[in-house]
Amino acid sequence: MVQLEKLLSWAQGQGAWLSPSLKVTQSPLGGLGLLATGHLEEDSIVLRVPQNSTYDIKNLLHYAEQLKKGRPDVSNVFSSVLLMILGPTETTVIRGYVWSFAILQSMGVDLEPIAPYLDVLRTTEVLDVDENLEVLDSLVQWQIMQKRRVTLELCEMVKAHPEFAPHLLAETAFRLHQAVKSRVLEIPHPVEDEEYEFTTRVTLVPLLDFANHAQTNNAVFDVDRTTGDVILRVTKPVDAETEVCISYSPSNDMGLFFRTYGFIPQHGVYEWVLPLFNCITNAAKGTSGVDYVKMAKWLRVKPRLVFALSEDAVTVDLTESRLPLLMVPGLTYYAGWRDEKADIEEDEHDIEELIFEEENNPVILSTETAYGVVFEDAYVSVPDILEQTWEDSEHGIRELVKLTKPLIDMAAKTSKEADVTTLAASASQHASTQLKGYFAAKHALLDRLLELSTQDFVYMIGTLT
Ligand SMILES: C[S@@+](CC[C@H](N)C(=O)[O-])C[C@H]1O[C@@H](n2cnc3c(N)ncnc32)[C@H](O)[C@@H]1O
Repeated sequence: MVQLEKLLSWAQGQGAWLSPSLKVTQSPLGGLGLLATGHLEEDSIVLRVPQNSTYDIKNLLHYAEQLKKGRPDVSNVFSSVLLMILGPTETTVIRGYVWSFAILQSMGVDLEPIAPYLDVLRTTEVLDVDENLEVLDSLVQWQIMQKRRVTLELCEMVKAHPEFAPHLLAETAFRLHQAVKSRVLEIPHPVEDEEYEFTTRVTLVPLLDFANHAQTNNAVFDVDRTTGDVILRVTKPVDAETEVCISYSPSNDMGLFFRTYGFIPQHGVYEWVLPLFNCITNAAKGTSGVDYVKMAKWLRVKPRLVFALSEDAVTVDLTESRLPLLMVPGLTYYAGWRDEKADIEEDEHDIEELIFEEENNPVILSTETAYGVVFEDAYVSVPDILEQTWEDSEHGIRELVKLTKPLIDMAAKTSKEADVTTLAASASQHASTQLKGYFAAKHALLDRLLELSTQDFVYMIGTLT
């Protein structure tokens, strides 16, 4: 746990200003957050951090140059660590500086001006994983790959510089990597002499980085053009006892969010990729061995769901996923389309391309006719499919949605069962606390989803257009 008082007085010493109507405190969203203690007017500025107290690459380079003066040992740490970064990006270079600071601090170098902030990074909660875990959850799988990559980077560094080994353990290295990733912001910088143009720099902004994410945010960060300070500005009136949140990203792709920031937001509208799509769809439709992944491509159905998570409900929006189309009775995948070139309207070259895309395209094929899908022995036209199957289309849609419910239930149950296996496998690992937290959040979501009755479910979904 970070020593908050110490951190706040350090930040003030660095010239930062926090409105007296705002405090850093425990947040129901996770860890610490910024809470309004009094009413905040729309457009008011509630936090300021001078630009030279933020950590972008330029400022870090400057700080490192000062530390290096007359100290070849310090210089050696920075150059060795920064040189070893695989595929450097602004974020990983910042992380390289942070690793260097951690090594230097452990070697006994005085890092007074940055030490309290290093403590924040060191104590940031991150989702750690056992690299050897066999796991179905695609986000945790991704996290394992990520950890392997970071560990490899550290190993290469330690191989070249064994003297660093005792000063940066693998666990700390990964924690710092994740902490930087989850806390950096893209801060805009005006382009000189251009009134409306700006560039962005990936930056760690102490204090401002206590702002949690909300899709319906009530504040934004910006740069004050007159002073250059990074500021937090409230965008609507905020009542006392309300958390002040920014939006880290407008995307509703849960995977993208997780990969970029390392967590799943508690509320908002997010997409969930259905696990074991083929196997679950076959089970839900009482078929066996039908290639629903390929059918989904032809029918332009994404094998994922859009959830709206609020404090007391989970709703599913099927209008975007078009998943119910797959539930039309009598549709099946038809592998023979490739041999019927004479019956197909596309030219030879386009057919070759379609065959390639059917195998390799992650989601969608683009012809009007779904050649890989047949209904009563005839090829299916995507725009006509509902009319061909259901006379009264609104009724038809509702029926399809009802048929989709078991598929969603099975996907939720399968996903949970697979996670239980993962948790059992990782039970003895010290790293399982955050993993448990991740699965607990995911299961709360899946449980709430499973509780919905078909009636409510159909009502909530509305119509498919
Ligand atoms: C920039 S930090 C925000 C401050 C952080 N809560 C702390 O304790 O220092 C980002 C981290 O806060 C948490 N977080 C932020 N917004 C969240 C949200 N909407 N839902 C869940 N966790 C959130 C996540 O753990 C994320 O990695």
